[in-house]
Amino acid sequence: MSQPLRIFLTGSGGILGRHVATALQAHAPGAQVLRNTADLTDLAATTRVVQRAGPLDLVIHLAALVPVDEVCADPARGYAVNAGGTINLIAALAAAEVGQATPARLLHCSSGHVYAAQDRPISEEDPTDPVSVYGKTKLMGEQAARDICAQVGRALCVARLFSIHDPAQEGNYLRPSLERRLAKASPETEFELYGAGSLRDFLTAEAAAQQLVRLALSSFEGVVNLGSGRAQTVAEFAQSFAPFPLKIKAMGADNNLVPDVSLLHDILGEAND
Ligand SMILES: C[C@H]1O[C@H](OP(=O)(O)OP(=O)(O)OC[C@H]2O[C@@H](n3cnc4c(=O)[nH]c(N)nc43)[C@H](O)[C@@H]2O)[C@@H](O)[C@@H](O)C1=O
Repeated sequence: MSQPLRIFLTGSGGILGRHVATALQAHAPGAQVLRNTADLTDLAATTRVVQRAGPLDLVIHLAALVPVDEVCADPARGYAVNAGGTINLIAALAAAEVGQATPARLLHCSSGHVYAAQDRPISEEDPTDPVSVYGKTKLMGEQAARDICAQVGRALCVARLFSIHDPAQEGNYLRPSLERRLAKASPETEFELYGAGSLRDFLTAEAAAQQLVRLALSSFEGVVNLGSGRAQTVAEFAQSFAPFPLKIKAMGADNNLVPDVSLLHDILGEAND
């Protein structure tokens, strides 16, 4: 009888992490899921936790400093967690795997914010030129992961998530910010909205977690975009949560970040529309 799959999960306490843990139960029944408890910016602590986890088949790395605003407000911490934490995790894995025949596969969760904004769906070959400091920290994490994994022949899949939302999100994420403002808005008053015309691909965290887990359990190596394949403006997204037609007043500049998801569909065996 084959051994159960041993999966190490970082960021399991976050919104995406909770959905990923649930999706793993459905897609990898019988797998042993070991949750990271270390602060990834602390290499010694991370190494201890990874050593204690024992031999691993798959690592799903979600832990990151989010949302965009928080990283822009504290770039040092953003780089420490999103780039440094990724480097520490892979270094800890390498230290724990001494004598192990095959290094664990790594699913590294990145972001559509690593790309330059485009007025058409963005494919994995399109240039990276982050639209935010947050995107820069995620790009640095990806680049480090690629080089460090290549050195030991670790299978690496980089999943670039675009715009995820969830009813449990709090703080400065777009959805809770809109919900707070909409609770006080009235049909007569203008609703000021930054980036109202910006196109995004809005995916629920639950749907994103399903895609992530199916990708993690596949053998695909390289970079792949995640998304629904449907573009919506920030204004349309705001309207979808409003109980009345909004008088939206567009503020600031727009940028479009919409993924081409044909590679994802090919990997998951889904039809491209
Ligand atoms: C996967 C990906 O998911 C997220 O990326 P995103 O959806 O691009 O999120 P964003 O925060 O850049 O905003 C989207 C748009 O909405 C406009 N906007 C208006 N009013 C508010 C507002 O009140 N809050 C926010 N956050 N945005 C607002 C804002 O100007 C922009 O045009 C991140 O969690 C990121 O961590 C990540 O990796």
